[in-house]
Amino acid sequence: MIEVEYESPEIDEEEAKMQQLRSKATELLLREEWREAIEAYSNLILLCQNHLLKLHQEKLQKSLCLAYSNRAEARFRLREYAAALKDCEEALKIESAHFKTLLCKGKILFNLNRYGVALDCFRATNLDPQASSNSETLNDYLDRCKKLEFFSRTGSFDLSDWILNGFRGKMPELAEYIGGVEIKKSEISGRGLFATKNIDSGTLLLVTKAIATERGIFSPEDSGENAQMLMWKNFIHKVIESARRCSITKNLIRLLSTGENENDRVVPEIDLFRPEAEDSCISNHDLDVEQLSSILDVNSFVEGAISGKVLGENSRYYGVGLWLLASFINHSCEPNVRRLHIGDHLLIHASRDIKAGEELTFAYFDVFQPLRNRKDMVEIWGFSCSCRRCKFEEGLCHKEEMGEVAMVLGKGLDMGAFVYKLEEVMKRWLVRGKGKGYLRASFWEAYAEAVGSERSVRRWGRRIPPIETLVDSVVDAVGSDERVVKLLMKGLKRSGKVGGGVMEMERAMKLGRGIYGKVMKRQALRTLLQLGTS
Ligand SMILES: C[S@@+](CC[C@H](N)C(=O)[O-])C[C@H]1O[C@@H](n2cnc3c(N)ncnc32)[C@H](O)[C@@H]1O
Repeated sequence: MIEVEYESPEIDEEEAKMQQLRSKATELLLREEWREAIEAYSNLILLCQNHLLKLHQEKLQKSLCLAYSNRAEARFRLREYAAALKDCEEALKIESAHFKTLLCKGKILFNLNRYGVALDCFRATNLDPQASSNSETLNDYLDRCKKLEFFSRTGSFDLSDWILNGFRGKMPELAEYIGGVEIKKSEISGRGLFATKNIDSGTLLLVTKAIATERGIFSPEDSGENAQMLMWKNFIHKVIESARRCSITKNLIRLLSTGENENDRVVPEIDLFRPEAEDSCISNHDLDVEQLSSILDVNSFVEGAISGKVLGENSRYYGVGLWLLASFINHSCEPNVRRLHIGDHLLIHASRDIKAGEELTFAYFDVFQPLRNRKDMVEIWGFSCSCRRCKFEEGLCHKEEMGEVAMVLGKGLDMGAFVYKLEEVMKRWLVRGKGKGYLRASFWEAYAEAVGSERSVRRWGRRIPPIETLVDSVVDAVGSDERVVKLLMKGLKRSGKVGGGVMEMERAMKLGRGIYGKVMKRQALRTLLQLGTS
């Protein structure tokens, strides 16, 4: 909404100059030429300030207030939020209840995810008589703001209806949320994210909005290096733009690891990452592109995770993004959290029960593979993994029998034979508890084929583990996964229990919560399970 002033009949030369500038600025604003409008309003503000001590003081004050307010609007449109907020403050110093400025300030704060203070602005705006002519916009902002303020305080929201609607219609509007987590020094490497209390599987821990994302749908022809390079270049450019627009973002990006000397890095307070945090103003220098590339190399995540695809994405879809707080989560081959991508938001939830003080870890890559393949993957990431699972498996890999087991697998014959051999070897080595789950997850494909095939089950009988035993041990060791649920559902179908066996269905739903988080309506979780396993 643009407020226009009318000329007085007796204008002197200086006022005429101001009037001319004012008309030009208004016109530029109406034409949505934001940069030019900002320049014109900057000149007008200077002129107003120079003449403020002369005649028509009140009128000049009003002009100045309006010029600040309109410049704020133009800056808001260019997403230069910090500068726009400063302009709002200047305008409100002159007229504390200026309708247009309060509305603009509310919109800026809303876009900065500062819902509580944005709500105060919208409520104050609502008291103004002008509000009635803008009631639709204002009510829309008020409603969204109330909803998102509640989300960001409680982390309580539900995707059920969107899922049940086949992911059609408007994507659910999400707010940033920080649950019971803190940043601390990690024994894995550098800093990590830790649970501050006991957490149940499926509990939402974090919702964070991307600083920038770059997305594309690759056709088979253009999925080569060039397309990826171009995406990466665009992505870096977008991050630089976000950092340029907001010094808080820039300073937070600087806190992220470059992969070098991680153990010497400061451990930032988690409160710095809350939307309402003030700029700690570590440095005003621009981000060095080389440093930024290293930061993005280490911290950006690809969205093409299975979960991302399930939630309404195209299978050839590829997206990369930077999510600040999630960048403090280290990798483990026995992870305890999972991520979901919804729009620009990244949702992190517990994939199993977590104890207070435990470090949160997720899998940077598929961990349902043998140690050798995982080692290749961490090498690409530039570190070596020393999680309990890797150490355990490293301790076994020099054993002679392990070579024999691998040979059976290498022959690619009957997976039942391989599973039988490995189970026998584990018995001989007295491998128990999580150890069994680690190895079974490492050779998941072979296990899934053996216990999932009726022929194989008939042939090998009790010499290979039943589906439920396999599923429980793998989930206990490395957490839930779509493939595990798929196998479980296959087993349920085979035994005619789908929809019937309450205990079995409960087990599948629990695994589903570990994969997708707590979806309120059971039918919605069922839909996700069906989609994820089809
Ligand atoms: C996204 S950051 C994780 C947070 C990081 N530790 C920090 O202090 O900022 C990724 C980097 O953390 C380190 N890292 C993550 N998981 C690791 C692991 N399992 N073992 C060793 N280093 C790991 C690696 O240096 C990796 O490049």
